[in-house]
Amino acid sequence: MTTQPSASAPRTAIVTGAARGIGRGIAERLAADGLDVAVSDLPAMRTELDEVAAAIEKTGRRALAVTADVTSQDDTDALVQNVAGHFGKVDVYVANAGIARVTSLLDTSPEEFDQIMDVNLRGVFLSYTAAARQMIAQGTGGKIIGAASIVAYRPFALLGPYSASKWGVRGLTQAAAMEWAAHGITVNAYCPGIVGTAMWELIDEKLAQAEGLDKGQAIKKYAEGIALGRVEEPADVAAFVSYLASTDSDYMTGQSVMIDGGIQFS
Ligand SMILES: NC(=O)C1=CN([C@@H]2O[C@H](COP(=O)(O)OP(=O)(O)OC[C@H]3O[C@@H](n4cnc5c(N)ncnc54)[C@H](O)[C@@H]3O)[C@@H](O)[C@H]2O)C=CC1
Ligand SMILES: CC(=O)C(C)=O
Repeated sequence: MTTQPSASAPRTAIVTGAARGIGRGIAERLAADGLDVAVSDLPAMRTELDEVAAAIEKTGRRALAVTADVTSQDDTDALVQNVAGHFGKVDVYVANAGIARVTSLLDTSPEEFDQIMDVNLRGVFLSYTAAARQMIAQGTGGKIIGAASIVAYRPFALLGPYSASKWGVRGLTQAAAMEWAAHGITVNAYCPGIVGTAMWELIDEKLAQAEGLDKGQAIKKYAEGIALGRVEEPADVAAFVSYLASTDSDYMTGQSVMIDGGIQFS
């Protein structure tokens, strides 16, 4: 006989790519919201991941650090099973892990294209489906949330393959929302703008090289297009994901929403 999770137990979340940057910000925000949080990242990020879990536990919430490569179905399935076994259920899954490559379409090899798609799109597909199978088995509904980007609406120069992967996340989010609505699962994505993380350090370096600028000048140039006048912080994204993970967003599904300080208007 399957034991159904208790409705009064704390809500639980899984966040991938949580060893640093936006993922860490989301994990810490969800813990502050009162959820028990499993943080996941690549094995190479084990030390940082353990630090995030320790920081969450200091706040009085339960935390679990699990290494997983989101491009592997064995890993994403094991992640969900491990967390469901440990916490008793999975209520929220944030498919945040992603990589960026700065490259023109003509300079992108098929292998490099596949690598970007593997992490950013296949990884989200494997994450969404692993989470949905668990939530459907639980019979509790749930919140599945993905990392898209403003470039899922309009590409940035030299981020073509990356933009295509994020357009894919928008499409997958819509399809998943349609398929799983009957199970009480909502599926939405967040579309940040220019967030000051390791990812943008890399983008700045490569764009600066391509445009003959000094390090730090490319991000400064792009930041001039932000209406609110400052680069985004992981906490800005996390505040919106907190809403998507909460019951306040129960009537919202299939949306990929820009949270970018006003780079693009919709
Ligand atoms: N930084 C930005 O300006 C923006 C970021 N995003 C998206 O937000 C998400 C988080 O971005 P950041 O925190 O800025 O990036 P980041 O590079 O600082 O962190 C990404 C994390 O994902 C992990 N990761 C990479 N490949 C993985 C894999 N195969 N399996 C598991 N984990 C893996 C990395 O180890 C890292 O800890 C990404 O999906 C990114 O595309 C979207 C829009 C803007
Ligand atoms: C990395 C990324 O998605 C942007 C918009 O900069």
